[in-house]
Amino acid sequence: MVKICCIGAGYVGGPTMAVIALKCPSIEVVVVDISVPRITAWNSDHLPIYEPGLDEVVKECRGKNLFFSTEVEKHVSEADIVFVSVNTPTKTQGLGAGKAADLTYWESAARMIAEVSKSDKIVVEKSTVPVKTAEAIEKILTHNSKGINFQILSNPEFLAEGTAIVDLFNPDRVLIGGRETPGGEKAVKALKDVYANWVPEERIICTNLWSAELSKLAANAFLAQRISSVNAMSALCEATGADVSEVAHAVGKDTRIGPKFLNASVGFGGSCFQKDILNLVYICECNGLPEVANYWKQVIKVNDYQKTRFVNRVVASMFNTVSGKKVAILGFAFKKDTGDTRETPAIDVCKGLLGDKAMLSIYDPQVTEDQIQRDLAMNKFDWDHPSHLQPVSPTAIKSLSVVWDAYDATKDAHAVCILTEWDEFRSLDYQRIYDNMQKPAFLFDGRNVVDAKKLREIGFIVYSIGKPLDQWLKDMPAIA
Ligand SMILES: NC(=O)C1=CN([C@@H]2O[C@H](COP(=O)(O)OP(=O)(O)OC[C@H]3O[C@@H](n4cnc5c(N)ncnc54)[C@H](O)[C@@H]3O)[C@@H](O)[C@H]2O)C=CC1
Ligand SMILES: O=C(O)[C@H]1O[C@H](OP(=O)(O)OP(=O)(O)OC[C@H]2O[C@@H](n3ccc(=O)[nH]c3=O)[C@H](O)[C@@H]2O)[C@H](O)[C@@H](O)[C@@H]1O
Repeated sequence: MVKICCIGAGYVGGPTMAVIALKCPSIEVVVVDISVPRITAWNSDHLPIYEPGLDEVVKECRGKNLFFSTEVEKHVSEADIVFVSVNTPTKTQGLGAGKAADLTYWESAARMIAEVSKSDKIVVEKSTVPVKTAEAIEKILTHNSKGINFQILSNPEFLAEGTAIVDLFNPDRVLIGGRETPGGEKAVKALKDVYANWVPEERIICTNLWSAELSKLAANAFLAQRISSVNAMSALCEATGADVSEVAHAVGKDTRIGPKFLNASVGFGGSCFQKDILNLVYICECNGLPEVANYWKQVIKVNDYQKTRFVNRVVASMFNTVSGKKVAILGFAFKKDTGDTRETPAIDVCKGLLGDKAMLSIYDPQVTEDQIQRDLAMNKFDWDHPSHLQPVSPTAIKSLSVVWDAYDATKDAHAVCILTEWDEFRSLDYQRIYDNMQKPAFLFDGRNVVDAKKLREIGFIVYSIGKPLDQWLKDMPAIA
């Protein structure tokens, strides 16, 4: 029986390994992590991450050919294929701080693999890493190998949160990069055979190592660039009276451009887009390509601009101050159908409003108060470290409350900000919300989920990203 061990039981390691176990009953899959609470949760009825369809997959295989364990070394030493899916945060200190990937966790995993291995292994980069990381990993493994043969493969993951299971069941492509040597090709084939259990052969792309590593960074950069492009257009739409949804629809009808991923928003979030682009920027700079670096940097700059623009719009519309005013925040997760808050635009928007002394009342169907307090207390980039290393928020921020209902959040509020596109926000009783708010009642829709026309009829002053502005908003221009 082939044995797979995955180091890192997070958003990627957990779901990908659960799907491999489901689709390959003859393979034993063990997911290991240094975080005891995470592994305990994976072994319980309350999985550590919320992902539609994940519970069913885990329940089907757990205890049969899928196991979660903290016995990292034991399972690594027994495995034929070791996936490494640990954090690759942005460095916060030293050379490349604020841009370069911090490979501390990766390096420690590689050293541990070298130390405990007694048989040949295929080591698979599942984490997103800078191009050429495999070379460094190879050096660590071969210099400590005691005669054991290690083959390094790059097999980046393209799943998106909220649709992870669907994406894994039916991926657009699986990418495997390996050395162009007989040993490397044999390893590529072994991994290809795993995926071939359910992925059509033509969707399994095999490349050299560096193409695979770089393709992952490139794919995320292209995706984020689309959002920054449409968000940049949203600012121009507001200035001119064009409607960003109409523009995106018209542009996306061109089959060369395509309709997906063109929704204007308060800004993109999530654990990877910003981190991976910063990483790409750093690699370009290191390779003497400042023009290319600056090109990609602009994607992040526009994203930051979009979040600042939103906060400024809120404050400017409300007579240039939100001091002491209750502002309801609907949605804190970085997108719907996930409880993940990593790099969510809600953090910057909430920090901006708190900076203007607003009193926030936050509701998100999947995010806990503890998480929100942690997020708002944490320094930039600190979140991407194993949770037991994360600083616990020393004192709770007093000017915010977290509630479990949108009606509670909006009661007596001066304004509502919608920051995540949860489906339930489309069908709230906005008449009831309006009746219970201070007047004038403002609604700032950072995700274009509400019917602005209907809300205006109720009496709201409505701001929707990239849509023609109310007279009120035109009279109160925001300086970005
Ligand atoms: N979240 C996502 O949707 C995607 C993430 N990725 C990439 O996958 C990698 C992992 O991301 P996530 O799963 O989101 O991170 P995560 O933070 O959810 O999970 C990483 C896990 O690795 C564990 N870990 C760290 N060092 C370890 C060690 N030495 N031994 C054992 N366990 C260790 C941590 O405790 C943590 O549970 C990152 O490189 C990320 O860029 C790629 C595609 C999608
Ligand atoms: O490497 C990763 O981590 C993953 O990053 C993204 O996945 P994810 O961040 O989970 O979610 P997306 O659906 O890409 O959304 C990212 C952010 O962009 C925002 N977004 C997305 C689409 C859009 O049209 N507009 C928009 O503002 C979302 O609300 C969210 O905040 C990519 O889509 C995945 O392919 C990739 O594997």
